[in-house]
Amino acid sequence: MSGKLATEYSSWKKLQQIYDAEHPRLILKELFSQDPHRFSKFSKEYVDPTDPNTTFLLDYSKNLVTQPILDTLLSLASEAQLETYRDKMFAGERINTSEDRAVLHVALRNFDDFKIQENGVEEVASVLAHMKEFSEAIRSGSWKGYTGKTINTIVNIGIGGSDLGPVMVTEALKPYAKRDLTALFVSNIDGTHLAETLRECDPERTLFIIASKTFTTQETITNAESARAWFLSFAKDKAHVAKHFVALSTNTKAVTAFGIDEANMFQFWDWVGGRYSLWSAIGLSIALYIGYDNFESLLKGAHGMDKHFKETPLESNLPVLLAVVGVWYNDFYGAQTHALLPYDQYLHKFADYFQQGDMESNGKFVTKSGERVDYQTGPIIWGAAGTNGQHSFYQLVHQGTKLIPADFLAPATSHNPIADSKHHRILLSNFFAQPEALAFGKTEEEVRKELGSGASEALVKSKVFEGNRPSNSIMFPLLTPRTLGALIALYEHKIFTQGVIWGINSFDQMGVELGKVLAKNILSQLGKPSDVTGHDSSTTGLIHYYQKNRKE
Ligand SMILES: O=P(O)(O)OC[C@H]1O[C@@H](O)[C@@H](O)[C@@H](O)[C@@H]1O
Repeated sequence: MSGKLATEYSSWKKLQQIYDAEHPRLILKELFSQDPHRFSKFSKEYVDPTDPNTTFLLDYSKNLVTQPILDTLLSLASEAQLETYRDKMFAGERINTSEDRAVLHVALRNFDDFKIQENGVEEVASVLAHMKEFSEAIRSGSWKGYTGKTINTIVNIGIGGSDLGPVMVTEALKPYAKRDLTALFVSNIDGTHLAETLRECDPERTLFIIASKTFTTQETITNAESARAWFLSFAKDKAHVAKHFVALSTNTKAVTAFGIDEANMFQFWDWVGGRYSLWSAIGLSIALYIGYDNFESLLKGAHGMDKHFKETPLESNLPVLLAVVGVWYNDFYGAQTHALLPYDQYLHKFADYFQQGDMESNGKFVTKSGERVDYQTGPIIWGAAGTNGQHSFYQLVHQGTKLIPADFLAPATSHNPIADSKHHRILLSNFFAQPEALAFGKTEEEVRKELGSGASEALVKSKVFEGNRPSNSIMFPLLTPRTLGALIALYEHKIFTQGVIWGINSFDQMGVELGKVLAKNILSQLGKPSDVTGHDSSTTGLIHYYQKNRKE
């Protein structure tokens, strides 16, 4: 890192001046009427550099930007040395400085294209081969459980990055799934999550996948131990564990200590961050559910985006464009959040996934060199699948007092064209209408005309849409494994770019530690009221209430 605060860059200062002088005049309605070519200037079709059939359209014309603003935002990225840091990442340099680690999820989907040097990179292909062999054995039925039956249910036990990616992708790529194999996920330490999941499992036909990079995460290890106890209450003999438990981890010692055979362990490496790990062995549940070839297509789609990010000039680089426009709202307009709104039921976990991807990466108040930032960093990420959100929170997005930049995503073709694609046409009409309504609104004059002369002033005012609310739209032909890979990598590199601009380390997660330590201490004090020491009166009072009211 240059060690600079983002506010010290000359382009940041220039952006502040532009914002102060121009933002009242940045009106989407006017920008569009002044320039009939605005859409063609501010939209780009992505064509995967490794596969011309993988494409999508990014329309960023409904943003509160002009070409000079965009140019200045791109200068900001250059001034922050984005290209240098991008190249450092691909070269395997230890850009995760606080943990002294390389950041190489790109190496997991590289297929020998970029030359990347780091311990473990040479093992990627053999782990993929192991995943292929194992997933084929399960899917074909040649792998048998302890009573000789085939596996019909897989249960991934993991949390955070060892859960969210597999959950999101298995949901997104359901049309490619082997429907006689059920994929279930247990993440929460709440015993309800495991208990309710086990109710759906037949111990003779269930495979447990214990997914944990560190293999020390309290939730995952506790859930795994209870799942093993449940399994052994039927199977009786510990020797049967080998047929029903596999592990995905970097920690061989802890995996074998748990009782899982090293042969049933799928390795990855410390240069794979948890929230960037679905491309690694952590994706085993994906490979099992949709088949290895589809999993490989997912990786290849991400690789295409890696190549685009690495080789495309900043002004045409899609993750960079998304990133800098996001910085414009986050740091100059004061937007607090960013909504991800996929108009595709299969993507209903997309926002959940990027809540971790973005917020754990960029939710930081110190720079890499340890200075407190004097500007906003990562936005709050949220969202839901359309059209459900429209009947819930869109009221505030349209007429609330907050600016909520949003990304709308949709496929041109549905995997489920029921009723002659009537559903899909209705869905898409909403996908087109919402960004239009947000951008252009409805004037008081239009409302008056519509309501006629007898309407009260209050009613008129309540029906006005001020508009000028920005969004990006992303449209792709069909949600395929390859397209999904490209879209996930698009957002990963957006997050990377923003992190570089803000000067933070997007690849550690110190903020999750304090709560873990306090919980461990409290766990040891839950026995009796006199054990509860060292807390404020609120925390003590809460624990005492629990101790008085529990029935165990
Ligand atoms: O994969 P393991 O090691 O169990 O970690 C699971 C999750 O733990 C959390 O505390 C975070 O640090 C996440 O980044 C991580 O994905």
